[in-house]
Amino acid sequence: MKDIILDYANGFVSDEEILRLEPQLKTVHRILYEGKDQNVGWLNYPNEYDRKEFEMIKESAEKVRSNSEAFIVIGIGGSYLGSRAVVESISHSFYDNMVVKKNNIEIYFVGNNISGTYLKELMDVLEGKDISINVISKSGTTLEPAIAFRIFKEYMERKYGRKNSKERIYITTDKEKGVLSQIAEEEGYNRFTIPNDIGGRYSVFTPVGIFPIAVAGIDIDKLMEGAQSGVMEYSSDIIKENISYIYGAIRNILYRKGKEIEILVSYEPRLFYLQEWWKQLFGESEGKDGRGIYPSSLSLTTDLHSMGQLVQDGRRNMFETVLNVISPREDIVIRKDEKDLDNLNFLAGKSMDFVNKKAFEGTLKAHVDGGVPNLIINMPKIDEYFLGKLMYFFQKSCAVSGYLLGVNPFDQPGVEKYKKNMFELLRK
Ligand SMILES: O=P(O)(O)OC[C@H]1O[C@H](O)[C@H](O)[C@@H](O)[C@@H]1O
Repeated sequence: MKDIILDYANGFVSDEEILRLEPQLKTVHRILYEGKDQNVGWLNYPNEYDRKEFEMIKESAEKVRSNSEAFIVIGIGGSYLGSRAVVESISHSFYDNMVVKKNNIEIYFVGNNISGTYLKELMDVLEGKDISINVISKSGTTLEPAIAFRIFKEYMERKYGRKNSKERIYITTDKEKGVLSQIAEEEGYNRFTIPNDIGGRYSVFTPVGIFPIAVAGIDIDKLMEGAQSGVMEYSSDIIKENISYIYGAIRNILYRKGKEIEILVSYEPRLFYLQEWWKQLFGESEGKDGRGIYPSSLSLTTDLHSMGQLVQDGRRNMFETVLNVISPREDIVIRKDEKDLDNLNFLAGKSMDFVNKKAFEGTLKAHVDGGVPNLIINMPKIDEYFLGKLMYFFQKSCAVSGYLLGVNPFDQPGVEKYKKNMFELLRK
């Protein structure tokens, strides 16, 4: 298999139902491409991005890798989930954040909670190490990263002195809006820009995602190549030719049939943060005006032993979307054991991936028999190219799905409610 393929044979939705949505999809397509909405800069960004800034990002990433043992990414929501998704999907599972051993840099994500314990314990780990930091905030005013940055700014100044710390602090924010932009200006920090017309959850291909990903030693050219291929392939308004529109349409049809929960399922633990990124993308884009599918995720087969019962037998208000990776990065063959005390010789000669795939096929059949529609997104392998393409695929489907639902997929007015209460309690 050479490409990302959507298989909806078990989706409980017919081709006729999908095609019936074609007129609405064509309207949505027009709205997107006519750029009536101010927030569609991400649509063509993988083709139009600023090449000069991209090269600067690569140079800065090289510099960080040469002068730092650890890199601290400060951001929350769309300002960290995309880079974390890519970094964790590509990197080694056990070199504890040490992405690809040869690059030997530890990447830590902070400013995504308000736990003092978390930050204090990170500082324990950083003891004696050279570090650089990247603060990412589009608004420049989000409390979690702002607190973490205040603490790390002081930490850096104590460690390196005010002047030398400037060399190690990178700011990614709006061109001029927000206090972070003012701080960057005032202090003369290195800075990258988040385009005005791209919202946080659609920003993984901008410097928001690209800089930390590059520091992790991951090939950002390939990531962009994958995204470019997505731009081209998912741009047709003929629904049969465009799997991102088909996925958006199926979600809408299933939602109208009472399937209010979507579970993004993976059999590769390294995709955990990709699932988290996906949840923000769809949750914030669609959950408004009393509407929206609840995006959730399961890591299998792990969660079959905890949540499998609910999926198999619980309320029939959910559907699954399985991320099926065709070729794993690594595999292990199970050997024959002479004594066979564990009775596992029936697996002798089989690889773990073979068993994993059988678990997937068995689960698929069980859940489908149990009344849970299953969509499968087959991806050839997890690498930069296919991650770029997959993430673009989801962004496009999400915008389409949101418009079909009749909501604005680019705002998040509801998020302000808790902030208002919190700031009142804090007497801001
Ligand atoms: O990048 P920032 O402006 O700091 O925003 C970070 C995140 O927090 C906000 O509250 C929004 O709900 C998210 O959409 C956003 O991605």
